[in-house]
Amino acid sequence: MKIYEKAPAKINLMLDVLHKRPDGYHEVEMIMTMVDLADRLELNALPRDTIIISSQAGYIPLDEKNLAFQAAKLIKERYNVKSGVYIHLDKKIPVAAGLAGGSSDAAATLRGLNRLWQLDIPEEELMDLGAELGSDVPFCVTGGTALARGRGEKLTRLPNPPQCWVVLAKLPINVSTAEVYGRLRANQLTEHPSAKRMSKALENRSFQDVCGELGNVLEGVTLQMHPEVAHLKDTMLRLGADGVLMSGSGPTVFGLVSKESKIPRIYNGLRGFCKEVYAVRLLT
Ligand SMILES: C[C@@](CO)(OP(=O)(O)O)[C@H](O)COP(=O)(O)OP(=O)(O)OC[C@H]1O[C@@H](n2ccc(N)nc2=O)[C@H](O)[C@@H]1O
Ligand SMILES: Nc1ncnc2c1ncn2[C@@H]1O[C@H](COP(=O)(O)OP(=O)(O)O)[C@@H](O)[C@H]1O
Repeated sequence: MKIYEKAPAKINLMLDVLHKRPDGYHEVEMIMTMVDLADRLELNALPRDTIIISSQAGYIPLDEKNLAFQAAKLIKERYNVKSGVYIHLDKKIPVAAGLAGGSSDAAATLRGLNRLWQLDIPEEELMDLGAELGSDVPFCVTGGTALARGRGEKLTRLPNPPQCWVVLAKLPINVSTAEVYGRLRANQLTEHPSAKRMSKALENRSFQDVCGELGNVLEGVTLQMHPEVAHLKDTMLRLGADGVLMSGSGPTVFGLVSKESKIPRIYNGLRGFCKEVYAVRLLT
């Protein structure tokens, strides 16, 4: 038997860090939503007790380090499944980009194996399993739009943003999430984006207010390490995006755009100096 799962990328509409916790993680308040840029997973049942991962992408680990492998191992052990699975990852989401590609693959693996092995695990339980794999995995299990607290695993559902275009651009820079959090001095932050105001903007379905409330305290760290990301943000705004922000720990920058007629100018303008540019819709 063979099944398919879609693993979409996320963007952070706002990301605030409250403080560093004794366990080394950071207490966050962030609002995330999904975009229509997705990896595709093909899951094939195997009669023998093994997990095999393959991908067309040459630059991700295919062993125990792959988050899809870790998700399959976790669910197999926890539910005492004796058969195996062969998972092919068709990667479309840029890697280590602040778009949660690996987390979304892990979440899609949990959802997919729940179906393939007919385990009937409730979504809440899949999210708890996801939290063992990474802070962003519980959100990727449910998708939609949500406020995330704790280290990212405590979720409150929110209305989706008004439909718009999302232009994503990633410079050829690798950013480690652990390093960005590690360099952040949470107690020295002077400005904080507001989860409350962004939630209100979403409730009011105001595209303008959503653009006005975009904010991410990790930008300060990543932009200091890579000033070219600030240049990319400025360029996207100059080309006509309505609101621009770095997603997660970066380095991907996204622009929200309400008018489709603006897209060719922004897309072509960015492609002039950035190879990885995507114009997609929100997943609403
Ligand atoms: C920054 C965000 C924003 O959505 O996304 P990305 O940029 O990775 O996409 C997330 O907080 C990333 O979530 P995720 O990538 O799942 O992080 P994890 O694997 O749990 O943790 C990686 C490392 O980041 C740090 N970390 C992560 C989450 C958190 N709330 N505080 C932290 O300090 C820890 O050092 C941890 O070892
Ligand atoms: N299925 C996967 N897809 C992408 N990266 C993966 C996967 N499994 C493990 N990784 C590793 O996870 C790290 C973070 O990747 P990713 O989830 O794409 O980034 P981010 O946390 O910035 O959103 C990379 O260094 C990559 O090698």
